[in-house]
Amino acid sequence: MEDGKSFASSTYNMASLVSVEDHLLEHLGAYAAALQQKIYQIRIVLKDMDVEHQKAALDPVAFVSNPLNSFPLVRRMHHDATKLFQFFQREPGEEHLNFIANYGLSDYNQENLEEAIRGLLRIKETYELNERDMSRGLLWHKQYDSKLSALDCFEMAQYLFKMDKCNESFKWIQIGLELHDKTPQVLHELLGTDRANIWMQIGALHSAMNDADGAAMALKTAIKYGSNEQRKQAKVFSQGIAHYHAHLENCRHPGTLPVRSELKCRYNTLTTPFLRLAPLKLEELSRDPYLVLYHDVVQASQMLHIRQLAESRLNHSTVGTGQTLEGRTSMSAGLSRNETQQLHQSIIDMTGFDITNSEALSVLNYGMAGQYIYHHDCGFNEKEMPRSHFPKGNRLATVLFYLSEVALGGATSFPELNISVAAKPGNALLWHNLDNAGNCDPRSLHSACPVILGSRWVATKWINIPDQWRTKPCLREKPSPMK
Ligand SMILES: O=C(O)CCC(=O)C(=O)O
Ligand SMILES: [Fe+2]
Repeated sequence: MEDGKSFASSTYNMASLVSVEDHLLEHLGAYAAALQQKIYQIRIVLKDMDVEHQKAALDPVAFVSNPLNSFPLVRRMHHDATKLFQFFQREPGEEHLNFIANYGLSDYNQENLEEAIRGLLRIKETYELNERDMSRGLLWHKQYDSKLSALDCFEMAQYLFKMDKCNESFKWIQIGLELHDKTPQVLHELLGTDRANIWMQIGALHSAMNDADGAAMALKTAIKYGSNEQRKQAKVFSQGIAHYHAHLENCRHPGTLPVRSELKCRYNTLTTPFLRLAPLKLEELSRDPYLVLYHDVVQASQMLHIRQLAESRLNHSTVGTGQTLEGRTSMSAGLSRNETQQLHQSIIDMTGFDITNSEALSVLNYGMAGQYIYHHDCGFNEKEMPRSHFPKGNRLATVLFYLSEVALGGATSFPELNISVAAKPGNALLWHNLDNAGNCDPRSLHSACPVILGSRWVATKWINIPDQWRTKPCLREKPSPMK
């Protein structure tokens, strides 16, 4: 840290903060007085105008037919109103705000704050103090007048959360909640420490501690306390956490498949005439949304061929907007239809869809701990479907071929369905992303779990909706905008 900017490392430096606060309070007080003065002036103007206006409102025509009324009305409208409006537009106490803005508050930055927090934690550890005693002013058997506020405790909690010390963070946040009402509500609202926000933070803590139920409860409380906007935010957050934990469960238990009586294993002999000669082994995993696993679709020699074709062309996989990110750690290559005739035919046999104009097959190879965090292959609205990313329209269905043996990990997980499919070479997974109205089905959410051991190769074929009117004619209600 630059010399003279580290406040917590000397009491001399820290004492200067008191005089800074002095100045701030003085200017803030002056600013408040200026605002109050403006409100006072506005009220006087309002009152004065209202007296005349009330007289006029009784019978406007009679009122303006007297020139001693109409002349002042015109004057008020033309002259006074313009001047007054200019006055209203002026920011009162601007000089005080400027003073605060130019005071160099940026010197008191996060680094300083964290230095002070670490200091407090050092004292706590060295002298074996506990959070509650400290917050009440009890320092090593001596009681002092000073106490920590809810805001102080939340700050400690946030820092410890950032440091992955969830248990300790939890203790501070609990104390903060107990002290919550001692700080004015307005301050909490302005500083983002209102109860709804704090409960969202508690939800994040539970989630980080792998406690999905605790997180769900905390977010329910956040929803109870929240404004409309916060309620929406907490619901989205809650769903995100639920998906994340379902995804983790699925990854930890590859091969978690539903045990439902209506789901069958059978030979598909119907989708194309060719299947009467060479039926495909089909295992139904879900009927709504449609999700099936085809067994032994690709031969070992073909898998090898596809992998070899892709090897020299691998590029970092991207997500929607074209960036790469930790959520998608794989490399991919697009293969043309000519290069993938056999797979192409299998896709038609499995799905019955017309794939002439669908996006090219893409082959993916996952790296160390490679994963593709949960996502939808389809877009929910126009905004989510830029032409650059969805050049062929929305994605009706996905076919995923497993092209290599993965020794450990790397299942495909469907968090909304509690289904986890092990990556078995030669198999192909087929699911529908759009519902019968052509809308992206939220239940089609899926992910590739991190690979523990092995080189994971898959090929993805996205089947776009525009050509499927013959095979998928039952579209109804709210058609998707891209169709
Ligand atoms: O590799 C997987 O299991 C999933 C791949 C995937 O979701 C995709 O390419 O869209
Ligand atoms: Fe996907």
